[in-house]
Amino acid sequence: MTASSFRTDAGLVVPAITTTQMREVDRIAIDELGPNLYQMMENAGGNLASLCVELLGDRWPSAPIVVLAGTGGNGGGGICAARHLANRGGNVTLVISNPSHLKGVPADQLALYRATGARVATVADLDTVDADLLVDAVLGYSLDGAPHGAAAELIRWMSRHPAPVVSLDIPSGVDSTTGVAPGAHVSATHTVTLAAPKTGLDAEAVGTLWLADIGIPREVYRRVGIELPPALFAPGYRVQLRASKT
Ligand SMILES: NC(=O)C1=CN([C@@H]2O[C@H](COP(=O)(O)OP(=O)(O)OC[C@H]3O[C@@H](n4cnc5c(N)ncnc54)[C@H](OP(=O)(O)O)[C@@H]3O)[C@@H](O)[C@H]2O)[C@H](O)CC1
Ligand SMILES: [K+]
Repeated sequence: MTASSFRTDAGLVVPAITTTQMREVDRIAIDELGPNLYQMMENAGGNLASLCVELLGDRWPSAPIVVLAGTGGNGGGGICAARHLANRGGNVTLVISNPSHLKGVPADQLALYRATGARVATVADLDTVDADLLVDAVLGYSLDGAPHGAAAELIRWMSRHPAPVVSLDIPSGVDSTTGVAPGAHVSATHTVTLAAPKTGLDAEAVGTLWLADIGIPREVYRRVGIELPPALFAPGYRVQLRASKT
């Protein structure tokens, strides 16, 4: 299922964009106008962490949270969220699919996470780790075919686990343009998508959909031909979206 637009509780219509358009928004932000990737990832990670705290309610900060991260920007956003949760006294364990593949900004996010002293576990350790909440930051909009390797192992582990899952940007294994899952995929309880909703987010696997403001100025979207409602983030840095049944 794909959606051409989503709407907010205030009735604002938010256009949905394709992965190609999202990449172009990222490119213009990073190469031309800003914010840079560190700034966007910080806003993404802090926003994702705040939803986790809200979802745990009075079980925060003692309830165990497991953040499962991939090797790209999605993983980087998850590692950033893990650091924010650890900094706030949360009971966090981070598991990375292929730690040796981390480079650039995601690698810097891991170094910062390690400075909190919070736990890092391996994929092999997973069955020994308790979790009341799972954060799915394995694969984002650069999914390329059916998940394989450690990424697929993490997705399958989350699918078997009873704890609710919060997915970053898109449930891992779901194509953000088509909403189709070519192989194993996460069924999220909540999805926090970044910057603008993607056409593939009108899918059962998404659960409750939230749009996070990651600080991108409207001119960046305009250069890709996207007009977001000016009051979109007036209620806060994260707003709930529903698929428009138009
Ligand atoms: N402005 C924004 O929207 C921001 C988005 N952010 C997040 O970044 C991701 C996109 O990041 P990107 O690095 O392009 O890609 P992913 O994180 O989605 O995936 C990258 C790696 O995943 C591996 N991969 C891809 N397909 C498969 C597969 N079928 N099976 C297994 N593994 C797969 C691959 O890793 P390798 O190690 O194999 O190379 C890819 O390299 C976006 O979704 C947002 O979440 C930023 O965090 C902030 C700004
Ligand atoms: K994800």
